[in-house]
Formats: sequence, C-alpha cells, structure tokens
Amino acid sequence: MGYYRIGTHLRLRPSSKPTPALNADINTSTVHVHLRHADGGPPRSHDDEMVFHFDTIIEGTFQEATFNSCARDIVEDVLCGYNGTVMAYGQSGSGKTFTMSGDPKNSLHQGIIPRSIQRIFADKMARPESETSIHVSYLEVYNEVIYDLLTDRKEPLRSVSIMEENGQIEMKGLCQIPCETEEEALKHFLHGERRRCTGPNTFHKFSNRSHCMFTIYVERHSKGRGHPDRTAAKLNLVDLAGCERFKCIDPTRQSEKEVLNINKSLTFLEQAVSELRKGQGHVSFRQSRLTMLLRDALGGNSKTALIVCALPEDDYLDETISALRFSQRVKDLKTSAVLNRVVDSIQAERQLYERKIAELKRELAFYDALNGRPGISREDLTEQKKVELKGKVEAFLSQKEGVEAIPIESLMQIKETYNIFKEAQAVLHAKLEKLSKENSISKLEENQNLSMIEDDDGVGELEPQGFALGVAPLDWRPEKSDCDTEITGKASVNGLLEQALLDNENSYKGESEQRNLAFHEFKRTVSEGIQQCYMINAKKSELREKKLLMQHLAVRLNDYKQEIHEINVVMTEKARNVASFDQEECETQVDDDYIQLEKRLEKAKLDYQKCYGELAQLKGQVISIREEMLKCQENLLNSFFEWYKKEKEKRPESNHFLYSKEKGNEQN
Ligand SMILES: Nc1ncnc2c1ncn2[C@@H]1O[C@H](COP(=O)(O)OP(=O)(O)OP(=O)(O)O)[C@@H](O)[C@H]1O
Repeated sequence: MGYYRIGTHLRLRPSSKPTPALNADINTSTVHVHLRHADGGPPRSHDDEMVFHFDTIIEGTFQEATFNSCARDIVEDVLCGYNGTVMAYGQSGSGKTFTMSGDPKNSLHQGIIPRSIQRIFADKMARPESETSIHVSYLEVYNEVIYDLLTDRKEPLRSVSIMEENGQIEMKGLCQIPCETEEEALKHFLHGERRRCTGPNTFHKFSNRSHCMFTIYVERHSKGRGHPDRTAAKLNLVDLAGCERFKCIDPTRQSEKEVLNINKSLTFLEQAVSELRKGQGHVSFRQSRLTMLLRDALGGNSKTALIVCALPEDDYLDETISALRFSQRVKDLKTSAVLNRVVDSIQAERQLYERKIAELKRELAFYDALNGRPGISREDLTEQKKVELKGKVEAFLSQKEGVEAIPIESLMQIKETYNIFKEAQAVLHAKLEKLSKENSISKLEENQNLSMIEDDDGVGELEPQGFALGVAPLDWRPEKSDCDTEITGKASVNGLLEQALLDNENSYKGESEQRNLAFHEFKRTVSEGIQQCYMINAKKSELREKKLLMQHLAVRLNDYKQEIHEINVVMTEKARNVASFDQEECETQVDDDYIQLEKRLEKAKLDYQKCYGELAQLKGQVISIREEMLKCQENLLNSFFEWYKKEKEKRPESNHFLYSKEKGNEQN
C-alpha cells in the first residue's frame, strides 16, 4: 500500500475584469492574494497577504491541457488497477461543469469526463492481449437523496441507498451499465447529463442543483493460460454543486432547501477534510451523502485530484479565497491507494486458511515454549529426517534398539512412523502372498507333469499337508545381499523382513494349518468352492474315462504290433524254405500261403494304424481335459485366496478355523 498526496489544481475562468487582488503565476503555480484595506489602501496585516500553491494553474478555455495536467495521470493509474477520483470544486458559475463535462459533442471543448472515456477505450483497443470490461454509472446527490441518473428515460429517477459493507462503501440499486464502445459510454453519459437537476440562478441558466458523480469501472485480466492477473478499478469523476451565499439567492428561481442542502453538504465536506488533516481518529464522513461518497477519495483507496474552479473577479473574491483555502487543506491530505487485484473465491479461501494455519503454528510454538519444548518443528518432515526416522524404526524392528529410540516429538513424526510400519507390513504381506502362491502353483505344476495314463486320484485335492505356506524351500528365498545389512533405504527393510520370515516360520505353520482348514471349509460350504469342486470332479471323471479307453487301445495296439511281428516272422521263414525246395513243385502251394499271410499282414497293419490314430486322438482329448481341469484348479485356488483374505478381515481371530474344526469334531 502506498500513500499518495492529493493533487490540487486551480482553474481560473477567463474574465474581462480580473481583480488586481488576485495574482496567479502559472509558471510557479502560485496564487498571491493582496487584500486592500477597507479604505482602499494597501494590505496592512499579515492576514491580508495570502499565498496559495498548486500543482497546476490553468487559465483560459484549454480543455485538453486541463485534462492532461489534472486528470491524465489518474486515468492511466485506473487503467493499471488503481482507483481514481477527479473532482471539481468551486462556487456556482466558476466553471466546474465546463471542466468536467465541457461540450461532449465538440471535440475541442470536451471536458474531463468525455476525454477520460476516450482514453480508456483507446487503451482497451490498444491491448488485445488483455480482456477489458467497462461499465459506467452516473448518480447525483440532490437534497441528500442519491438518484441513479441512468434510470430509463420514461421512468422517474430511482433512488439509491448508500451503505458500508466490510469497510467498503456500497451503492445499492445503482445501475452499472456495460459499455463495449466509447460511443456507448458517451451516450449513457449524455443521457445522465440530461437527467441532472439543473436550474437557473443568479449566475447562469443551467446551474447544477446537485452533486454528480460519473463512474467508469474498468476490469481487466490477461488472456491465455495460467493464473490471469485480474484487476478491477474505478474512476470517479465528480462535479460538485456550487456553494452560494443566501443573500445571492433569487427566491423566484431557487428553492432555499436546495441551497441549504448544497451548502450543508459542502460544509460537512470541509469539516471532514479538516478532521482528516488533523489526523483525528474519527472522521465524520457519515454526516452527509457527499462525504460518504468521497470518503475514499479523501483518505482511502484512491488516487485523487481536486480542481478548484474560481472566478477571478472582485465580486467573488470572498468565495474564491474560501475555495483556495479549502484546496490548501485538501493539499495536505494523503490517500492510501492499492492495486485492486481481483482474487477469485478459491484463492481467497486458500489465503484465509494459510493465514489461519500460520496463526495456529504460532500458537503451538507459544505453547511448546511454555511447556519447555522450544524448537519443535511443526513443518513437514524433510527427506533427510524421514530417512533418519526409518533407520530408528528399523533398529527397533531388528531389536537392536528399544522403543524409546523412536522419537515422539510432533504429529508429523508420529504419522511418518506409522507410515514406515505400514510400509514394512505391506512388504511382509506381499512376501507371504507370494510364497503361498508359489507353493500352491508348484503343486499344480507337479500334477501337470504326471504321465497321461497314470492314476489321477489327486485331481482337485491338494497335498495332505495342505498349502504348507510357511515352509518355503530354502533355495526359494532370495540370497541376502550385503546391502541388506545396512539400515537405511528400502533394501534394508526388505532384508529385515526376510529375517522376520525366517524368525517367524513356526507361526506360519500355524497359519498354514489355518489355511488348510479354511480350504476344506471353502470347498464344503462356500457355493463358489462347491461349484468349482463339482467342475473339477466332472473333469476328473471325464479324464478317468478317457484314460481307461486309452489303456484298452494301448492293449489292442500292442496286440496288433505283436500280430504284425508274428506274420513277418512266418513270411520270412516261408521265403527261406522255398529256396531249398524244387521250384516248380512248391511254387503254387507257397504262393497261396504267402498271399494269405500278406493279406493278414496288411489287415493287421491297417488295424494298427487305425488304433494308433484313435489313441493319438484320445491323447489330445486327455491333454485338453487336463488343461481344463488345471484351469479349474487354479480358479478354485484363486477364489479360495480371495475368499480367505476377506474372511480373515471379517474374522480377525487368528484361530477361527481351528475353532470351527473343533466345533465340527464336537458335533461329529
Ligand atoms: N474556462 C472557461 N472558459 C470558457 N467558458 C467557461 C469557462 N468556465 C466556465 N465557462 C462558462 O461559464 C458558464 C458557467 O460554467 P459552469 O456551468 O461550468 O459553472 P459551474 O461551476 O458548473 O456552475 P454551477 O455550479 O452553477 O453548475 C458556462 O456557460 C461555461 O461555458
């Protein structure tokens, strides 16, 4: 947050008869006032000589110069996200409306409001990388009532209520009209101008009977990815009603009430400025609508410029001096403008919780200090601290250290200790699962390797000792590596678990027995188990049937083989005998026998081939039935393990299945 001085500027309306008492030096931005004595002589006292300093003094009709020196910087700041206020102050007819509004339709004579609109929309066009949304509102304070000047033309002006919410001045019921173009904004401004309360007075025909505030709201955020930088600022352009002396009121033209209210509110404004200047704790902003509206402009979140308009003529010297004095008081004020970043609700919530957490941490540190435990960290543990803690837990698990070795200083430490134990338990559990599965699968594999025609009584059954889960063969266990003896890192936790596995083998035997009993229960009582056993048994009988058939075929095949061999022997013998007899005598006889033998041999071979084909087919069938059966067995085991795990969780008593066995025995 920065503190900003309120800029003060003097605008002197051109005059054909300027008073010699008022000497404005544009170069030094200083005004000297020399009050002549009542008798017409030179000033006699110190009070008759006055000097007023300004940021700028403007004479003449130059509207652009006025905008550049009094308002441009503030408009630029609004475009950057700061709130801004430019207000014109001075007696009636001094040129406030000329300064703020001018002639909006004549580019040369446009006042600060149309020029600000122009600048803001030009900036919007020049920054396509940002999304800028612009709204306008226009209000007047007439007889201490705030009216919305942008109310529809056909309706009477709507009143607006002003209130303070969360330290902010809020206007309930004031329209903020979105404007896409400069023309649109200008159109709304002109619409409001037409609805302002004006009337003739002694100075001119269109004197403003109210204080008016035209506001341009500029919200912008950078387009594209990431967290956009979003700002929302407003520019208040204020045309105050002119203070009037009652003696100058023309009762035929003005209501006393109007003048009274204007003067009253301006007095309250001066009072608030004086209080702010003195640095009083309480400033009476609530005394009038105007001071409430200008609260931020005078001492809050706004960069502000005051333009004092004055008539440099003798007749109005008192009013001019009064306005100059007011400007010098305002000059001493400082506002505290901030960059108005828009924080979305999630971010705001996050910031709130972060603040709360920081507060709670401070409170904890305070209690720790009171309890003589300073220096305890409540922050997340660093990686280094986690490794150290792991080492201590492992030392405790391997019984090298007692439980007191594990530090209990903060909640973070306790949580991390639990995590280390959980991790160790998970590794142990995985190891057990793996061992039990390996054991069961190896049994299945053994079965698979049995000869096709051997007896298959074990189908669907497990070995008599059950799963023997805790007694994995020694050669299955991974060899201990050197790094397992270290106490840091994951490897050492695994090494420790290996040791735990060996140490606790006996308890695993109990677990093994539990599991065997559970497996019998699963097959007998659980529908999934019963169904899968039924399927295994069906496959088993099918397999038996096929194997029996194979045995018969094998016997027949041997018979055919034997027959072929015998026929071959006889035929060889016959051929040898033919060679030793008279060729002609024996030829006919031999031929007949030989042909018979050949036919028998051929038939035996055909039978052999057919039988061999059938046997091969049967062999294929047996292999596929066996495979199906093994699949069923595997399913049975998997289902059982799943069921068993769930049952263990449901029934955590470690010897539940032993009890059920005992119960079963009792019943029997
Ligand atoms: N600097 C100036 N150059 C030329 N004409 C001016 C200047 N200032 C004011 N005038 C003219 O003086 C008249 C009164 O000015 P203006 O309406 O701005 O006064 P005002 O302070 O707003 O008065 P009121 O408080 O009664 O509304 C207008 O006709 C305006 O054109």
